[in-house]
Amino acid sequence: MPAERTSPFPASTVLGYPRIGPDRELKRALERYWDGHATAGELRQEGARVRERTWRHLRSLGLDALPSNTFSYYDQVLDTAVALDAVPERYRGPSPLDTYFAMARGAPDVAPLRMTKWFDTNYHYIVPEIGPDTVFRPVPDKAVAEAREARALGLDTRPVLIGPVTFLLLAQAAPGAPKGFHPLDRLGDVLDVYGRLLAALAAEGVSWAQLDEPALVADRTGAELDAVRQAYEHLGTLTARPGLFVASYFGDLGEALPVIARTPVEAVGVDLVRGRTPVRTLGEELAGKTVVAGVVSGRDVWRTGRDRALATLRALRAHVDRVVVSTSCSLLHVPHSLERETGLDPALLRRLAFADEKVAEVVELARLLKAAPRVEPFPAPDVHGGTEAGLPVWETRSPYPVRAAAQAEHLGLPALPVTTIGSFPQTDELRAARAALARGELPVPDYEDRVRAEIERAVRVQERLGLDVLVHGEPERNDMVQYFAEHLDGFAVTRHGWVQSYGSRCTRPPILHGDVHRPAPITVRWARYARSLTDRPVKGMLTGPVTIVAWSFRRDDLPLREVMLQVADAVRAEVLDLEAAGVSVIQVDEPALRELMPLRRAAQDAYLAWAVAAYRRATSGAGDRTQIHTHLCYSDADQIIAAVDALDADVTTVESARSHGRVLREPAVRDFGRGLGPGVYDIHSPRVPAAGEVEELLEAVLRVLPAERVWVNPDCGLKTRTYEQVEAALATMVAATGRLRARLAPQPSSSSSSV
Ligand code: MET
Ligand SMILES: [Zn+2]
Repeated sequence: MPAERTSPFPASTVLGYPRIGPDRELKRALERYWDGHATAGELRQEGARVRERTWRHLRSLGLDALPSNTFSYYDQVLDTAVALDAVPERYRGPSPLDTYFAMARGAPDVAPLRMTKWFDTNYHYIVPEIGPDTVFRPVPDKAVAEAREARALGLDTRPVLIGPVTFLLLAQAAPGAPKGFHPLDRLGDVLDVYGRLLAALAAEGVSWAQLDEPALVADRTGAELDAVRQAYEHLGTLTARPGLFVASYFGDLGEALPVIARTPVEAVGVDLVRGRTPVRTLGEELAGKTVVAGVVSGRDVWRTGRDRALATLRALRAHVDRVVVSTSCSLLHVPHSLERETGLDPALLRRLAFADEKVAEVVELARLLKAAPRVEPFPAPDVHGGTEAGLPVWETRSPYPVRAAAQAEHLGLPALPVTTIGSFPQTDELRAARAALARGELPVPDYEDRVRAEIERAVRVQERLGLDVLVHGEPERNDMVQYFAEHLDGFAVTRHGWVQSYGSRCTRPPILHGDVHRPAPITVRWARYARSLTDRPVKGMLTGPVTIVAWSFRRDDLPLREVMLQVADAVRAEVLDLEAAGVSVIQVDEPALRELMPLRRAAQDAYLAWAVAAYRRATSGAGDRTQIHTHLCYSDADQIIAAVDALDADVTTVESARSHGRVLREPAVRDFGRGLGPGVYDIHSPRVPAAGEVEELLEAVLRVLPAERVWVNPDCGLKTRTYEQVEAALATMVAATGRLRARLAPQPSSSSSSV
């Protein structure tokens, strides 16, 4: 039996740890390497330093079992693809490191692999490409090297890989794969390679390996559950392998629980923070196994309720072989440490725990569990009570046709109005001024002069190029959520609370810790200033309640919906003040609408209903002639188009150019009854679109949407671009619109349907 030759799983562990470095050392090393200012050797040295520090640090905090192979130069899913040699031919080159970065970031002649959100987190992974002809081969180099590196420091580690089922479910079919092919069809071949990877790890003397299977917490088909069974039956019966620890996280195993329980794997990880499965059920199903109990949340920044966690652990221990105290998921999703957060209110500080503090909690809980008598466990209290109250309704605006008429009269816009999504380039001068302000070297009035100068520049450019609805350019914001968090009560912002978003990119999410109030207007003076510069309409620009909540660490002592409604009230007050200041177009962005969507379908409708309610609460105070816009970044709106429709915004702008107009193929989008602006150029690339391209996209839009509802705009905000790129691209957009308008104008022999 494998269980016999496997040493017992140590008493405490974490599923993963931040890898960007406490001072974002890895971020800087990566960017130096990409910019050609550092060698591959220097980058590798920094990587080794980050890993060594992590292992030594975790051990010094008292953690028993250390993970390895959780370090990454870009992304752990990409690392697993490399471990299987699932590298599309077009990326292969002489240097493995550059092949790796070409997949992640593209190379001069090849676009990168797609990137998308990691379940319902703000982390993004690289989507592997698997075809019927992909040749898999074990490449255990990285996992083995890390284990060996730790061993040289005197530390045993547990290598972590993405498990085979999750890996294949997250992969996409390679271009040219026959219709109906899914990467999961390759399970058999992939399992063979996983087996050989595990053998290589066993040969290295590794006693446990962790296979992450977060895909098991979403709804799975019977065939997918069969794949789980097949995978772990196969891997479990291999003889040359370490102990197998299958880690689930971000929710419940649900129907996958009995499936995984019946395979020969020795340890199963369960998320006891987000999971809803009663402890007794878990205990009964997993009797005879080691249960790695995720009682310390890896997704939020709050301290763990010690008594409740301990009660859960004890109840579980009454049923199963062995209980290991752990985090609910990798700590990748929280900042490193509170140690340097000297600016936070002490009362708030006492409620917080970042990665290091969470590791200390795991260690402490393991100690308490060991000391606690093995008596009849008291049942873990049910913490998931709460009733679904009815949805509040805010129907203060007239039906869309009435509003549309009022707005047409009030705004007097031409056909195919041209606008942008809000932000204009964040120039070097502006960034320098903001940094000087933060260091206390630039007085506030001087900084504000800088902001006004940027607003003026953006407005002048838009006037000169002939846009119809102008924006002020958002120069006062470093970030569309943080800016509002800084101006609302109930939020705190950290100094060093960086969390990896993708690659070297990190964000510093605000902490929503208390009741949210807006003490004073936030954006009104900037909107007013912009208006004073031009006769054209200037669009007020706000971030919506769902997005503010989604991109913050939020309190967990109130239901999410109530937190959202509080934020909605603050946004609503800002909408009303903008309107009173004469702003007649107001955009309330919700790029994160889809993000908090529960992983299980059964919970999705209720979530969307509340998200929609929050948005309407924020926007429905506006009068009929005030035009409400919203912006969502993605185009695969299919799953949420009903919700987008229910937002009841007068105009919705979405990304479209980047995905080659895919949004236009959605029937629900064609039937969308209000203003719609599918982006006509991709802002993610520095490339200035050719006139023909923009015109073609616009023609495609006009083939499926009636011209009177079409808006012309880029895919998203322009803040990451330069003025040079933006001016050229906007000029192209305006010119293309002009040509289309001329063709739309009533002519004796033609109609709009001939476009
Ligand atoms: C991620 S969506 C961004 C919307 C915001 N108004 C901007 O233009 O930057
Ligand atoms: Zn966007």
